Amino acid sequence: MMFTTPDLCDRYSGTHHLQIAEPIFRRFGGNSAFSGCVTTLKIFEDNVLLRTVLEEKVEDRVLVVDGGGSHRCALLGGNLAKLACDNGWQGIIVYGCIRDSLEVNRLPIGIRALHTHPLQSHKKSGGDRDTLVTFAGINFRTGYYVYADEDGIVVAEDRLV
Ligand SMILES: O=C([O-])CC(=O)C(=O)O
Repeated sequence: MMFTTPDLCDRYSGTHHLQIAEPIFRRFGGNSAFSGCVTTLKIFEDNVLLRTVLEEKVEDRVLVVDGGGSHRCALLGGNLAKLACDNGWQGIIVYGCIRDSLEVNRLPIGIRALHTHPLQSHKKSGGDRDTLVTFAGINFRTGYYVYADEDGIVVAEDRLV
């Protein structure tokens, strides 16, 4: 699928309830651009539910993880990123940190995260799936469409391209 986020902004800003993310993310993963239908997840310093969701085989989906912006551990590393690739996830946007960034950068998936952190998260299994999550100035809902490239991230209620 061919798109650029500047083109999408030029074409759709003010329509389709287009939302444009604040530029707070770093890019990881081998694919610098990705898009797909959103699945939301809200977790905090605990990634058991993240693994459960990434174990599902999907098509054309991007996982949006509200990790509360924590800079105290990593929610995702090489193993989970590999699992996501194998199961068809196009991308993962993490409002939080990841680790194993060199390994993650070799995988054919798009990742956005705030930072890297070397420590793994807790394993308690808390969190919520498919709820409204809000970060970077965007309200994300399961079923919305997200488009990310080297210039930014935009979200619409419907598929744009
Ligand atoms: O297992 C974890 O907590 C995260 C991780 O390091 C990985 O995905 O490789």
